[in-house]
Amino acid sequence: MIEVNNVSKHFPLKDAKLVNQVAKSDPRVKGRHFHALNNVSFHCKQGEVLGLLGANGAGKTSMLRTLSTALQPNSGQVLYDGLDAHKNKLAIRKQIGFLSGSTGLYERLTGRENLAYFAQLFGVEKQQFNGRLEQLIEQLDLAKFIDRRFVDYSTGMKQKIAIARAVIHEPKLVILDEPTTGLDIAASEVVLSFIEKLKQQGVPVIFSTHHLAEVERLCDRICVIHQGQTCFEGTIQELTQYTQQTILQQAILSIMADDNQPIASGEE
Ligand SMILES: Nc1ncnc2c1ncn2[C@@H]1O[C@H](COP(=O)(O)OP(=O)(O)OP(=O)(O)O)[C@@H](O)[C@H]1O
Repeated sequence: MIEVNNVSKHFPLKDAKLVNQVAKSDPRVKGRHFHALNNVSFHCKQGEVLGLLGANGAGKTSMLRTLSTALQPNSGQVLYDGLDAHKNKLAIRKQIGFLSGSTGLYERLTGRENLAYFAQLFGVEKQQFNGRLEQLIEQLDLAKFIDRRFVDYSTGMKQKIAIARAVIHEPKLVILDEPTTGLDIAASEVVLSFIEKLKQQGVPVIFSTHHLAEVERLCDRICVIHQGQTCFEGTIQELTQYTQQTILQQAILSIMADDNQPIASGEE
């Protein structure tokens, strides 16, 4: 069970001129800080897929980076089975697979060499790595290019290897930041099917996306973030009931348009 409880994160704004400019148009500027996350809460149970939704700049990446422990929140907590993630970073990082916007992979190495390197960093035994690699080659359709150098890969190939890297150590939680952005239909399908397989295996997945078809296909729960705040958490059905909109897109647009509404939760 992953619990995000009232997480807030602010960044210093160094350029005074910029502070004045941004402050006029964005209520998240307070003093010389930009409050990217403000009391964000949601949870994700074992085997669930949770979709993090919100407009550009809403705070999704900041939230996922906080979940992965790459960012330290200013207040609030992220709990993994009751354990405070930011007080137990080393232990928690071993249990998380995180796909961020930047792949962090080595261009001069092949896909296989990259995966072997990161498996070693995670302490995966050689024999276990070989088995895991075979599994990922099949599930992510890596066979045709795994032995080519990363620098020569297409966007889709890079993303598949980046996802393989994120899960090479068989993490207990997978966090994916916009996993299908920039991918063609075939590569997107491979990635979405892979998320479905993780779900079948009972591995919780938290991912951000702008594609509502992905949300409808994969997500048990959604969390909608608007200007750094949770404006809804629950199932799609609960969202459509709450907003009285039958179409997901309209339900999300309506909830993001209403700045004054209270934080909604579909929780029983
Ligand atoms: N290190 C930082 N310093 C200052 N501001 C930051 C920093 N990181 C993020 N922000 C700001 O926080 C806000 C939220 O950014 P974030 O990347 O989390 O949004 P997002 O929802 O992932 O957007 P997108 O859908 O465009 O990827 C943005 O306005 C961004 O400029």
